[in-house]
Amino acid sequence: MSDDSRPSRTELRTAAVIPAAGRGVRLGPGAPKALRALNGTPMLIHAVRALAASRAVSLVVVVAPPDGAPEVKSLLDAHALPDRTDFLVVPGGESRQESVKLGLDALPPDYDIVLVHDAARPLVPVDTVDAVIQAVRDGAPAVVPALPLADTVKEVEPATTPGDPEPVLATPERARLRAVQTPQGFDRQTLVRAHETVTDNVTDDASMVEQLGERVVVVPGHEEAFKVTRPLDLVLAEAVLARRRLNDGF
Ligand SMILES: Nc1ccn([C@@H]2O[C@H](COP(=O)(O)OP(=O)(O)OP(=O)(O)O)[C@@H](O)[C@H]2O)c(=O)n1
Ligand SMILES: C[C@](O)(CO)[C@H](O)COP(=O)(O)O
Repeated sequence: MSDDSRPSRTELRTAAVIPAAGRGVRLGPGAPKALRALNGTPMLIHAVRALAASRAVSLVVVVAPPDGAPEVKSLLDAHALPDRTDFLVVPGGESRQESVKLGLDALPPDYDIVLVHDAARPLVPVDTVDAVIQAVRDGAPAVVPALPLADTVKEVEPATTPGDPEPVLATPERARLRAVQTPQGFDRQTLVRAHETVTDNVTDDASMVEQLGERVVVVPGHEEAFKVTRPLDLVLAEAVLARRRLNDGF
């Protein structure tokens, strides 16, 4: 503890919320996406291990499919996970945003930094997790890992009939764009306020904090933190795992 008995920035405790309640419609028919296997191990277990690999993360809250909390609890019990980390499982909601809010509601009081990490990004390296935590400890209320884009991006007028040509409205300057990943890291109070205040449907937590007018910063993301969204992403994820096994020499 620092002299005035408040925790210093490095003593702030970090919890991770892992929304895992999605169906995975874009991945095609099958079990809920987080429960599907990557090299024989459920994607969710890979994601939980990736976050628990950070020594700073002492609690992981998994947000399970709405009727799947008992199954997810059994899954966590059946897999080796670090002893130093506590785990909680809560049922999720209809949207990612709702699921994250349910995870936040389950957090015990003594956590000051919260990471929100998609179960669908199972292979994020621990260095990326630690870089996000460090940036929050250094004082940023919201931190997003992100990568520059490889493709040029066009803003279009979306077609009303699928398959119709779409008029291009603009070409944003690519050098100023970033593709954002998770874990996104937050000062807990800021994230809770964002979830209490913002009612629009958004696709990431940081954009809710942007709507509060708070500072959001980007740190370097990692290629291996990609999101498993479509079937080809499963092929890539298994290839990354195979390369890791080769590099680890077993
Ligand atoms: N109601 C929901 C919807 C999504 N998620 C989680 O949010 C993360 C990112 O969402 P995405 O990859 O879009 O997953 P899905 O919503 O499952 O995918 P899809 O849109 O293809 O159904 C995933 O870990 C997913 O489980 C969630 O917890 N609760
Ligand atoms: C949070 C996220 O992973 C950042 O890229 C992404 O926005 C989730 O979006 P999705 O529509 O749930 O795939």
